[in-house]
Order: sequence, then structure tokens, then C-alpha cells
Amino acid sequence: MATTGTSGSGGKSQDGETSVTYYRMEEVAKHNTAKETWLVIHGRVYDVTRFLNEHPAGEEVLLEQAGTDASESFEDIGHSSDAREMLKQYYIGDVHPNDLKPNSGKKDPLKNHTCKSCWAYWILPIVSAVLIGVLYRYYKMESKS
Ligand code: HEM
Repeated sequence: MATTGTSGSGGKSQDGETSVTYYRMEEVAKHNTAKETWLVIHGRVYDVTRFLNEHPAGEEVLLEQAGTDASESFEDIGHSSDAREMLKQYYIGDVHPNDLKPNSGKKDPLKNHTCKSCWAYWILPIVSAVLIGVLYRYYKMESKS
């Protein structure tokens, strides 16, 4: 079943709020045929039925992903920005928040990168530099005596 809600994506309603149709994955999964081909990319639902014949790599690859979350396959191919732009034409709604996978909204895995180990980027070089300095001094002192 599809539900409607407000979100940052989808069509604008009259009061200026943006409305979006939410689909459960259960519903998406039903559209897995050449007659009705839906797939999910980054938490968004696309009806690619009319795109099947136009897909440069053929319809087979799309049909294989029909009714599922195709985010990973879509990214693995390294689709161009043109291909990403094309997605808009087939957008029909968002995956219901209860069915969203963690991180499924990520377009660029590096963009939402939480900097949990960032300390390593600057602490390690500093510690290494100090260590090399100490070793160098020690080596110099040893070679003098
Ligand atoms: C609605 C979703 C999709 C759109 C709009 C789309 C669009 C395109 C476009 C425009 C290209 C030409 C190359 C480029 O510009 O990147 C392409 C190539 C390709 N697509 Fe898709 N695609 C979609 C989904 C998928 C999915 C789910 C797969 C799954 C495996 C897939 C597999 C491929 C492959 C294998 C190529 C050929 C890459 C190559 O020859 O280097 N596409 N697609």
C-alpha cells in the first residue's frame, strides 16, 4: 500500500509543503515484471517500465533488479551523471521510512562519512615524525661517541 506524507522530496502541494508518496518494499516487490518494473535506488522508488527498451545495457539487467533495492548494482556500474539525471523522469515516490535500510539515502558514501577515525589522519603522522626525530638524534649521538 502507498501512503502520502510530507518530505523534502516529491511534488509540491498548494500550501508550499512538499508531499511524497511512500511505498512499502512489499509493494515495490510486486512490481517485478516487464509489464510493471519498479526498483529502488537510494531510498527512492522508480517505475522504469517505459525505460526498459531504452536502457543502454538492455532490459535484462533492469528486470533482474525489478522489485528490489538496486542501489548497489546501480552504483557498481558507475553510472554517469546523465544516467542519474534520467532517474528523475521515473521517480514515483520514496520507500516507507520503516523499510529504509540504514544508509540507503547515501548518494556518495564519502559525503555522509562520519569522522570516527579522523584522529588517525593527523595523530599518526605527528607521532611518526616525532619518533623519526628521536631515532635520528639517537643515531647521531651514537655515531659521535
Ligand atoms: C532507472 C535506473 C537506471 C538508469 C536511468 C540507467 C541508465 C543508464 C545509462 C544512461 C547508461 C549508459 C552509460 C551511462 O551514462 O552511465 C547505462 C549503462 C549501464 N547500466 Fe544502467 N541505468 C539504470 C539502472 C541500472 C541498473 C539497476 C543496472 C543493474 C545492474 C544497470 C546496469 C547498467 C550497465 C551494465 C550499463 C553498461 C555500462 C557500460 O557499458 O559501461 N543500470 N545505464
